[in-house]
Amino acid sequence: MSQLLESSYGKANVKFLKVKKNPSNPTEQEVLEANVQVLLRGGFDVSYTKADNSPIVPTDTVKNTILVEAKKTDVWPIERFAAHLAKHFSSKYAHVMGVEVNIVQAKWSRFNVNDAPHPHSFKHEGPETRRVFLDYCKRKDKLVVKSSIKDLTVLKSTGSMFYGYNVCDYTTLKPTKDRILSTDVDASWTYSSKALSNFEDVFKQADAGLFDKTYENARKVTLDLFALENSASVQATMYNMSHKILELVPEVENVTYILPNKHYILFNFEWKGIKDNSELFYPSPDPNGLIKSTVGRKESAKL
Ligand SMILES: O=c1[nH]c(=O)c2[nH]c(=O)[nH]c2[nH]1
Repeated sequence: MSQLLESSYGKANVKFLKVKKNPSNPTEQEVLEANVQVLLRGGFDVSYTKADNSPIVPTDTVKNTILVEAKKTDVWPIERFAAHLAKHFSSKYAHVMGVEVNIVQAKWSRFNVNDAPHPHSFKHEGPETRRVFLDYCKRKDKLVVKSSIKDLTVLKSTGSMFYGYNVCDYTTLKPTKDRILSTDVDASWTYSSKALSNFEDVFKQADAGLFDKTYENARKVTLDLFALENSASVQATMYNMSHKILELVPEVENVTYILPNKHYILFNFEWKGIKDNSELFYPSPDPNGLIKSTVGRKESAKL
């Protein structure tokens, strides 16, 4: 009568902070704080359909594995650790046919003391995170690696326009050549399967610095274009950002932005006899615009 169509299980919110000490100067350190989720797929159907627990690798074991492997192996960058975990679970258990790993890295930045970066003191940079989603399918031997920046909140007080849009009998919005633009950036980029065709490619590229370089490029492009462009719309600006990232990093196959348009609305003082209506805004918590796009390469330009 019924059949199991899809299933996966594992542990979520497995958190750790790892310290890396410079061997020649042990008080010079780096930290990585992570929130890890690992989900397993494969020969687990009987645990759902027949109450047979025998194939289940307990989620508690998944949690222990994440923490033991975080201690034993290099977790920098998070893409390397995601690949390490997926390789571990898919090779250790014959019946694990797929692994999905999500890692969220908190943003701890070294701060200056006496005009120099302190060797082991860090400032938490708010809700902004660096993330990786990795999915491995054993049957197809297919690896997907998608990295992202999330919750990078930005605002510009001028240099943003929105006019020339469709006007109909439902339109009340006034066109503007000067507005506030603010968003919580969610930018993600998927690496091409040619660049990362297996786990060894991920480990090699991690050593070569591809993941850190791409993250730095994506963050810089996002901030630079946000600030420098006289934005025609959220749509046009996010396309330009995506285009620039694709231009800078040949190993990236496509770039996705998900941007809320966090409206700040001019308060109308005309009723008070105040003519200059250009400085005082109120944040409109909802509704907000929500604009999404994925930009890829034209067939002829693929790596
Ligand atoms: O950049 C924008 N894109 C829109 O699609 C839109 N719609 C809207 O009301 N304001 C804006 N701004």
